Amino acid sequence: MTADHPTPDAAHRPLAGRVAVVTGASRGAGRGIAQELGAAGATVYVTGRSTRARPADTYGQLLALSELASLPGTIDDTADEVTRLGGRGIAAACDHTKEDEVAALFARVEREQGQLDLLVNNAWGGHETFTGVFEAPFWEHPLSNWDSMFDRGVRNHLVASRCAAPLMVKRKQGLIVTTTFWNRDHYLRGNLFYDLAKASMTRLAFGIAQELQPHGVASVAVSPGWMRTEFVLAGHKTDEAHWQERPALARTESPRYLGRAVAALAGDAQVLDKTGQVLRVADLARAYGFIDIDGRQVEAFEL
Ligand SMILES: NC(=O)c1ccc[n+]([C@@H]2O[C@H](COP(=O)([O-])OP(=O)(O)OC[C@H]3O[C@@H](n4cnc5c(N)ncnc54)[C@H](O)[C@@H]3O)[C@@H](O)[C@H]2O)c1
Repeated sequence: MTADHPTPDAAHRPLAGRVAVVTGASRGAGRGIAQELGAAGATVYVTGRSTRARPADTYGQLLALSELASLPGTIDDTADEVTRLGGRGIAAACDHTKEDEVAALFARVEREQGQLDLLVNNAWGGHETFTGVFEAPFWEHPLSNWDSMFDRGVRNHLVASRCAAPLMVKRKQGLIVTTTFWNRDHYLRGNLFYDLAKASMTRLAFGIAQELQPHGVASVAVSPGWMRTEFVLAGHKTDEAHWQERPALARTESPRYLGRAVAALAGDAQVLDKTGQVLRVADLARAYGFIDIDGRQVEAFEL
């Protein structure tokens, strides 16, 4: 165990026997979520395109920006961490834009486990066309940003949910979590495409909830604050060991804070009461009583 504050419930592994799929988990939010599900004892299918045999997903135009070109992380690395932390990590290569690969992934889960308790919709291609400019009037953002956020963001989640839903409906239980960003319906000025993509994800989680509720399956959107992902840290030319030297990162939280929120929801027998809602990690931290890995209970990221 590192000096990190441990997951509060790690001692009794509340998610032992549960099966989860976390999409886009080679790094970023997905990695943090997979780690915390592992610490809670779950079996976690860690999906993404980067494997040790084919490392480092390309970040599209970011390849031109040398600092961000080669971010660390593969699905094999994350799966190993899941197992080290107390769960069972299974690396499953999958490009979530490809329907046949997604269908094969869920067929594999059913064949190997006979159940699926949790899908975390998280694979996000939105950073892959990032040009270094996040805030600009909508007429100046290139349409390639729209494509990466919708075709490799929102659509990913719909495709995965279509495959996961029948497995959950069959057993009349399960939870679909969609990661998003939400700030009390405030408009995210400066990036209309991002604002629309996040609103679409939040609405997707809501619509899925309406259709799955009669079958005993829950769906929620979960919003972290600003996370110290590998992408964010590289953009500030620092790493997790040194981020406190960067005042600009003072309001950030670790991706594992979000992971603790997802693990708490997955372990909540009354989670159906929350179906259809968009939930902020900071609010869930207070409600469930968890903290971030540095011991803080980070406040919600208000714009
Ligand atoms: N980073 C933040 O501070 C922050 C804050 C609030 C919300 N969010 C949201 O969290 C979600 C995840 O973002 P992130 O910051 O972890 O992004 P990230 O770019 O760090 O990670 C995204 C992951 O998805 C994978 N991925 C992308 N396209 C894929 C595909 N087609 N198939 C399989 N895997 C694919 C990437 O390889 C990577 O592992 C997004 O919806 C983002 O908007 C992020």
